[in-house]
Amino acid sequence: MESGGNVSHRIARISAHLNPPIHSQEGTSVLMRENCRAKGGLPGFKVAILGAAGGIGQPLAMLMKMNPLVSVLHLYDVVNTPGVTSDISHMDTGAVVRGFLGKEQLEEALTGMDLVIIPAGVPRKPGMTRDDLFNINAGIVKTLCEGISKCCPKAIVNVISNPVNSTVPIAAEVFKKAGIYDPRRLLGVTMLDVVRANTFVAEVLGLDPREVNVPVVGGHAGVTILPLLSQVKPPCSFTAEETEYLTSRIQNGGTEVVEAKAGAGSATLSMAYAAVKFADACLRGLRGDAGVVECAFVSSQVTELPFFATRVRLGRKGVEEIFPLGPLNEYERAGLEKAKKELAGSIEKGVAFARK
Ligand SMILES: NC(=O)c1ccc[n+]([C@@H]2O[C@H](COP(=O)([O-])OP(=O)(O)OC[C@H]3O[C@@H](n4cnc5c(N)ncnc54)[C@H](O)[C@@H]3O)[C@@H](O)[C@H]2O)c1
Ligand SMILES: O=C(O)C[C@H](O)C(=O)O
Repeated sequence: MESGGNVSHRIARISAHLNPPIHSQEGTSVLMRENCRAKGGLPGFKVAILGAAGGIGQPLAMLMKMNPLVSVLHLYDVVNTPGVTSDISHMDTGAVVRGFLGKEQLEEALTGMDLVIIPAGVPRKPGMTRDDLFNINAGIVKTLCEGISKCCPKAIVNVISNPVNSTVPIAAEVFKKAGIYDPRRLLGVTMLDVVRANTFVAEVLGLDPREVNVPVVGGHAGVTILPLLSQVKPPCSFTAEETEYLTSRIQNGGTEVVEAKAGAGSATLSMAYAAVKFADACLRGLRGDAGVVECAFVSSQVTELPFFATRVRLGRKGVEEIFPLGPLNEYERAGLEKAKKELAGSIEKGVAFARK
C-alpha cells in the first residue's frame, strides 16, 4: 500500500499537471511545468518541432507523439503552443510533451534535442511560387538555425520550410558561421514528392501505393522535382504520354493542393504524414538500424551543385551514404539539365542571404 505521504505527493503532482503555471503572453511563457513522467525517461529520442502550432506542425506533433522511438517531444511556436501541447499531452502514448512559446523560450525548446523538425514559416497562396515565400521564411529559418547552433549543435535537422531549395543552403551557412556544420546532419525534406510519386504511379499501374517506390531527385520546386520513372520499383514501363502526365503531376502536386485549398494554405496533412515518415527514418538511422534509405535534399557531390536531392542512407551520424543518380533515360537527362539550372539560382540565393 502507498503511504499517506506518497499519496499526497501523487495528488500534488496531478494537481500541478492540471493547473500548469501560465505566464503572460508578452512575458516568457506558457506551459513551463515539468511533466513528472519525464523523470524516469523512457528510452528514446528527444525531438523538437519548430512551428508546431501550424497547419503542418499540429498533425506532425500528433503523429510524432504516436511514434514509439520518441521519448520527449518539444513543441515550439510563436503562437498557440499552450493549447496544442495541452491537447496532445493527453494522448496515452509514451512520449512526454512540453510546449514552448515565443523566442524567449526557443533555447529551452532546443536544448538536448536529437532531432529538430522545422515546418515554421508562411505557406503559399494560389498564384505564388515557393520562391515568393523566401523573403519571410529565409529570416525565420536563419533565426531558428542560430538557436540550433547554440543549443543542440549535434542534432539532426529536417528542414520543411519553403523554399527548401534555398532554406537548406541558408541553414548550412548559419551552421558554418557558428563552426558546427556537419553536412550529414542537415536534410531538406523532399519526402512529400516521393509520397505523391508513389501514389500517382500506383494509380497508373493499378497497384497498392505501399508496394511502389519512386526515387525523386533534384530539389523541391517545379522542374527541380525530378521523378526517375525509369527506376520505379517494382520494375515497370510507361508510355511517353504516361511519363509526361506523371512527371507533370508530381512536379505540380504542391500547386494542385494550393489551388484546391483556394487561399487556405498548402499541403499540411499529407506533409505531416511525409514528415513523420522521414523523421522516423532519421530516428531509425540514429538507432543504428541497417538499410534505412530515403530521398532527401542534402549537401552532395552527385552533380556539380553543392546541394541535391537523391537517395541517401541514414545512420547514426545522419546521412552516411549518398547514392548516385543511376542510369537515366533521355527524358530524365533533359529534365536533369532543367532542374540543375533552376536549382543553382535558388541555392545561390540562399547562400547570399545568409552571408549578408
Ligand atoms: N517541404 C515540403 O514538402 C513542404 C510541404 C508543405 C509545406 N511546406 C512549407 O512548410 C511551411 C509551413 O507550412 P504550414 O502549412 O504549416 O504553414 P502555417 O502558416 O499553417 O504554419 C506555420 C507555423 O509557423 C509558425 N511560425 C512563424 N514564424 C515562426 C518562428 N519564427 N518560429 C517558430 N514558428 C514560427 C506560425 O506561427 C505557424 O504556426 C511553409 O513554408 C510551407 O511552404 C513544405
Ligand atoms: O506547394 C507548396 O507550396 C507546399 C509544398 O512545398 C508542397 O509541395 O506541397
